Amino acid sequence: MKLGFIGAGNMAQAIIAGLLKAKALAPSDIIIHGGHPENFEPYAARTGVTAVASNTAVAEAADWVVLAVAPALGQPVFAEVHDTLVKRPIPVLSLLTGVDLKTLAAWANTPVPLVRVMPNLNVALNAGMTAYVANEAAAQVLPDVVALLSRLGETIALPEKDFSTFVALAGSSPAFVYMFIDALSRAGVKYGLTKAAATKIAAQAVSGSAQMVLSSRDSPLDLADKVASPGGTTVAGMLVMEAAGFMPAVVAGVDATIAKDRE
Ligand SMILES: NC(=O)C1=CN([C@@H]2O[C@H](COP(=O)(O)OP(=O)(O)OC[C@H]3O[C@@H](n4cnc5c(N)ncnc54)[C@H](O)[C@@H]3O)[C@@H](O)[C@H]2O)C=CC1
Ligand SMILES: O=C(O)[C@@H]1CCC=N1
Repeated sequence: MKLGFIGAGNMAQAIIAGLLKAKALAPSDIIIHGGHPENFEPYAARTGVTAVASNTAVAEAADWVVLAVAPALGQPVFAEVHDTLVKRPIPVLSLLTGVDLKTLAAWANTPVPLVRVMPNLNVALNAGMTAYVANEAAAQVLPDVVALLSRLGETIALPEKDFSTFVALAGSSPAFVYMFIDALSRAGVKYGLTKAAATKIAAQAVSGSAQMVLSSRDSPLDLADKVASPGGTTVAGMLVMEAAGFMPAVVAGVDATIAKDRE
């Protein structure tokens, strides 16, 4: 199976890292092209994947192609590979935020299996959260696509109407969590820890807390109640965080993320 990537930036590289780590594909199964040869050619040399000279060359050599460019480049890229897709209508897996299947089909301008895929950066560690939805033409290939995506972490089939929400809760949220970890560790620095020690402490606490939520029947706030001893340190901190607008700030950030995705 040859998997082609049009666009070789952060998300393409995260997916490739996860697939190689899981041994789902070998480097020789992966073909890439990006906008900046000075970036993707050394990357290919480093990882053993195959760099080719054009998007058309990716579409010609691949069995499936992952569209991993900025959303604004989707239409011109489809125009570029149009003739190749007419000759060989291979499945296209689109990572583009805010671009629905109907728009992708219009841009493709030829019948082609389309899967809208929304991963997050954690696919690089096989700990991703990936949503997908497919058009009718992709019905046959979809189980194989989902099997491959499952090698990158958890997957969920979602209707298109929920994709913007998913982008906020999973696609973009690693950045929000990194902000929280940085805020926590910066507070540790305020009290004399080195940044390196504070970051490790904060990140491990967040990682363990997420694992606890995933493995417990308790809700996150039930778990918080188990942490907050009566008259103790935790409840003192929680109340001040809430008074400073913690939950409204997170929800307002999600609102803004969804609004941007729907622009
Ligand atoms: N970074 C993330 O965490 C996530 C990104 N996405 C989506 O994935 C897509 C890619 O995002 P990133 O990798 O973060 O962006 P990026 O900016 O890191 O990568 C974009 C890639 O496209 C390449 N490119 C530019 N012009 C091109 C052209 N004409 N032909 C082929 N390649 C071209 C660039 O050289 C670069 O390799 C976007 O649509 C984004 O919405 C989706 C979920 C999460
Ligand atoms: O920031 C972005 O637009 C992309 C989509 C989700 C994560 N990164």
